[in-house]
Amino acid sequence: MPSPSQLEDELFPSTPGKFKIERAHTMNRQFHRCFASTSTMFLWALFLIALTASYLSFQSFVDSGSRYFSASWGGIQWEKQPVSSAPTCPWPSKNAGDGVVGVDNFNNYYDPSLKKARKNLLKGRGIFIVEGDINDNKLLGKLFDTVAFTHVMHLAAQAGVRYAMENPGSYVHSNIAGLVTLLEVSKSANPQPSIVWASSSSVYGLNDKVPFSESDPTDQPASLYAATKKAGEEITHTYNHIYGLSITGLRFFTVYGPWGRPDMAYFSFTRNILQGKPITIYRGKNHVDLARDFTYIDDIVKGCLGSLDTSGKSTGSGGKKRGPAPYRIFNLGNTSPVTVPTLVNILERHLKMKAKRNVVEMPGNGDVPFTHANISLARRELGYKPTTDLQTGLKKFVRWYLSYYGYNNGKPV
Ligand SMILES: O=C(O)[C@H]1O[C@H](OP(=O)(O)OP(=O)(O)OC[C@H]2O[C@@H](n3ccc(=O)[nH]c3=O)[C@H](O)[C@@H]2O)[C@H](O)[C@@H](O)[C@@H]1O
Repeated sequence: MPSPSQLEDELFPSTPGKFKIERAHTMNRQFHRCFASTSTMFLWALFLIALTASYLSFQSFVDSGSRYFSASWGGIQWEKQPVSSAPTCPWPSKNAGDGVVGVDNFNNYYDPSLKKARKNLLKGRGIFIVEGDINDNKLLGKLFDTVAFTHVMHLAAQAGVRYAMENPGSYVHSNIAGLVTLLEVSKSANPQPSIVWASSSSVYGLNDKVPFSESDPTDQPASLYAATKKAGEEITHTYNHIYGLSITGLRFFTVYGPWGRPDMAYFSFTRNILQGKPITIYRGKNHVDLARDFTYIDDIVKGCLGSLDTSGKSTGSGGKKRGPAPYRIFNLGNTSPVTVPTLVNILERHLKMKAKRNVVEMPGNGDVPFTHANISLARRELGYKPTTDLQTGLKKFVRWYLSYYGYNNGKPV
């Protein structure tokens, strides 16, 4: 007989396996709006994105996983938690704040202890995070039965551009199957929530017209990750068209900051520099540096709040469309691309340490040479106005990193 863990490995081969610290639970969050002001979210980094929204989900990949993973939810006592996390409150009212419930699968794509630390921060603010999966339609249905969510902020995804070559199935599972499960539950809910969700700047792929505008073609994705995000834009369109779901897709541009993702370059470079390990810097053809429109988390959070506040209502009920509903797509970038070597220079300055640079030609791994957002549409419709440059944002990130991982004067304490 296989052990439960062997069984799980056979059943769920798409499980990301970078960290073996904990079992590979799927990761979602859903939030009913519960926010007093943007400033209260400041130091919460990527996790903040979740807080800004009514209902949010992160990555997932275990289909019908409820048999194995859902034992931790259900029952009268359990139901009190989402209800008290998302109490009925006036909306839209930024002063009153809104209730939030999160869903997170705490999978091991990157260190789950960082995810647990974020969860604990939220718990301290009275926010309940369910350990569960967006592919688990029973769990999602139960949450909607328990709380009448008005908004869903869907950030659940298998993220990362290059990891798609290692584990393609996890992208299909989270970014396509998980998205469809969430939309199915949302379209059947009464009232239907408005959906705001995370697309990606990577949908612009090999587009070389700069800056990237929402009306530019997005039919040349360079990675499977980008292709699944592009598919998400099409899939959400059909749910808008058929069922009257209000949809807002946000194309995030390389989001960074405190509490961010350790798989991203700014984070892993910081770790390696502090540990005296080399970093690999990719360079484009003809020795051209790669560049990204790095966008600070607090600016993104404001864009998410603006999206929720202007999302407009879904029109359907009982799974039937009653009229046209909004379908919107926005770039959320910083509008000032910075090269990767410049990013490293800034980190060196803040860390007061030199990086051991290993510069190699960009492998054919799904990367694109540069990104650059045109944000006119978001500025006009959402009041979106990024205010943090990379120098300032990385300073805040480094301060957080040193404190979170326990460094003093560049040395572990
Ligand atoms: O905004 C986006 O659309 C995407 O931004 C990031 O993707 P990426 O821009 O590739 O961010 P990083 O993985 O942090 O890479 C940033 C830059 O550093 C470079 N890099 C990365 C890793 C490395 O070891 N060396 C290196 O030079 C990459 O080529 C890229 O130019 C996120 O990882 C995606 O989830 C997100 O969808």
